[in-house]
Amino acid sequence: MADLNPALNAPSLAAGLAGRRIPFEAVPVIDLAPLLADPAHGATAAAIGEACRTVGFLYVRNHGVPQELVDTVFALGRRFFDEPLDAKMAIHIARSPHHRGYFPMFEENTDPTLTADLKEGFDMALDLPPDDPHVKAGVPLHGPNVWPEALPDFRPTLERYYGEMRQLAERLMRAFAVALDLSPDFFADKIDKPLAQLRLLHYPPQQGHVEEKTLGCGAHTDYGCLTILAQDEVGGLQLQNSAGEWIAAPPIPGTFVVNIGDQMARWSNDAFAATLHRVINTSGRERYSVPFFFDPNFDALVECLPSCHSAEQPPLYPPIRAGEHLLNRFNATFAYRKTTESDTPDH
Ligand SMILES: O=C(O)CCC(=O)C(=O)O
Ligand SMILES: [Fe+2]
Repeated sequence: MADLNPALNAPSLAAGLAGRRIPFEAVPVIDLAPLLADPAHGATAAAIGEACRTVGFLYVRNHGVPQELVDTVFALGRRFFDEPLDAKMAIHIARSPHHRGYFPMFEENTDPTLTADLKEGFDMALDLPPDDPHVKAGVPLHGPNVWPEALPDFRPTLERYYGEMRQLAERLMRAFAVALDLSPDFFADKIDKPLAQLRLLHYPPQQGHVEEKTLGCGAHTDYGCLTILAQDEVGGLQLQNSAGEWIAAPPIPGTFVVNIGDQMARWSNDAFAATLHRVINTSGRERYSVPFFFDPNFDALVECLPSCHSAEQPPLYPPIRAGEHLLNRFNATFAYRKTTESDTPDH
C-alpha cells in the first residue's frame, strides 16, 4: 500500500526503533570486506544493524584477522589448559587485584541462580603500567596482566590477537553507530581505553544426562557492547530465539560469532538485542573457545542514545557507568569475588 505521508516515508530512526526479535532458526553471516575498505559502508552497517535488532547475533567473515593467528591462539590455549593444575593455580585470578589470570572449573558461574559452569578459563585485558593515571588512582580493573611462566609464546601471541580484536571491535562499533543514525565516530571517545577482556575457555565434554545445574556455560547475556567469539570445530553454543527455543550456533570456518551485550542494548534502548545464550558440550570431545568481550571505558556513561528515544519510546533504562555494570556482573558470577571484598586491593 502506498504511504502518502512523507514523514512516514522517511521515518526517523526512533520511529522504527523497537527491536524486532524473531523466532530465528539460523544466525545471519555478514561479509565485512566492504567495511574494511570503507569504515562507514552503509549497506554493510545496515545488514549488521538488522542482525543486531532481530537476532542479536551474527557471524562475520572476511573480518581481516589472519587465520594463522587464530589457529596459534587455539594451539596455545590447548597447551595452557594442559599444564598441571598447580601451575595454572599459581596465576589464579583471585591473586590479581585486577581480575587477570586463570580460573578453574566452577569458578565463573554465568547463571549463578541455576548453574555451576563446567569450564576453566584465562583472562587478560589492557596491560597498564603502575604510572598509568587510572592505575595510580586505583580505578578497579586497571593494571597489569599475569602470564604463565612455562609458555614464552603465550604473551606476545595473545597481545597480538588482543590488538586485532580491539581493532575489529572498533570497526563494528563504527558500523553500529551508522546503523543507529549516529556519526560514525560517536563511540570513539567512549571506547578509547576500553574494559576489553580476552578470555580463553576450555569445556570438558559432558556425558550422559546433562543436568541443568551443570552446563558448560549457563544461560546469560554478555555484559558489554559486543563480544567477538572464536570457537573451535566442536560446537555447543546455543542461542534463545523469541519463541524461547534454543538454536545452535555451530562453528563456521573462517568466521567469528559477534553478539550484542547489555551495554549496547541499554545504549540503544533495546533496539539492539542482548540475546540469551549458553554452552553445552555433549560432543564427547574437549571444546575450546576464545571470546573477546568489548566493554566501554570504565567511566563511559551508558545512557539512551540521542537517536534511540522519542515521545512514544522513552528511555527504558537509567544511565549507568560502564565499569560499575561490569563490576556488578563479575561480583555476581565469580565465586572468588563473593568471598573477598571486591576490588579493595585496587584502592
Ligand atoms: O564458549 C562459547 O562459545 C561462549 C562463551 C560465552 O558465552 C561467554 O563466556 O560469555
Ligand atoms: Fe556469553
